[in-house]
Formats: sequence, C-alpha cells, structure tokens
Amino acid sequence: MSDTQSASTQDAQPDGPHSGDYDPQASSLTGEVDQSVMDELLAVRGSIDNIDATLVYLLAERFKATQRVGHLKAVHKLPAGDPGREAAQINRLRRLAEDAQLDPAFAEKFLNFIISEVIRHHQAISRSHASGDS
Ligand SMILES: O=C(O)C(=O)C[C@]1(C(=O)O)C=C[C@@H](O)C=C1
Repeated sequence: MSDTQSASTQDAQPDGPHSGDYDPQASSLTGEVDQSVMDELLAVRGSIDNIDATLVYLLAERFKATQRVGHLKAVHKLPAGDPGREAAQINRLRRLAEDAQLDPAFAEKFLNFIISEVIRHHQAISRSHASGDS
C-alpha cells in the first residue's frame, strides 16, 4: 500500500472491478445480535467471500478449458459426453473428498452438476459448428 492510499481505499474493492456495490456487512442480523458476535461473524464471512471469489475464478478457468474440449469434439464429431472419463473423475473426486473430510456424495453431486452444464455447452458448440457458425 502506498503512503497516500488509506486502508479504507484499499478495502473498497477487494474483489475486483465489479464488486463496487457489494456490501460485505449486509446482513439480516444487524441489530439482532451482540456486536462481538457480529464482529466474529463478519471476520469468518471475510474468509467465505475470499473462498467464493476463488471458486468463481477456478470455475471460469475450468469452463475455458472445457470450451476448448467442446470445439475439439465438434470439429472431430465426437460425442459431447464421455461416461468412461466421468466415472474415473467421480471415483477420484470421491476419494479426494474423503481425504479432505468433505462429503463424497456432495463432491459427486457437485461434479455431476458442473459436467451436465459442460455437456450442454458442448452440444451448443456442436450445433453452431454443424450449422457453419464457427
Ligand atoms: O473431458 C472431456 O471429454 C470433457 O468433455 C470434459 C468433461 C468435464 O467437464 O470434465 C465433460 C463431459 C464429459 O462427459 C467428461 C468430462
């Protein structure tokens, strides 16, 4: 931080250029709980906000990668889904989840949720490729 930049200026947009209207203190609990409880809650929520921002960036990177796969599959007329690959991914993620003390059923559901969206994107890419759009 430079000498002229105050802490409050730096804290104004910690999440990037589009977080201007984000209020990290927004809560329906304001005035309902002791300030000390609120302070602790807000401190933990700061970490949650950082984790959520990371998730968004990670998902954006993942979708960039799967978009390349979608184009490759469209060009070579390959099916959108690959059940053999998915089974291996689910197996792996379930084991990673167990190691990380995360519910493996949740990890599987989350991966399936993402993959179903990826397959939808693949199908859209394939349609626009077949119609000569790309
Ligand atoms: O690896 C692929 O073939 C993909 O299309 C990517 C992906 C994924 O999102 O990980 C999506 C669909 C397939 O069924 C398997 C995996």
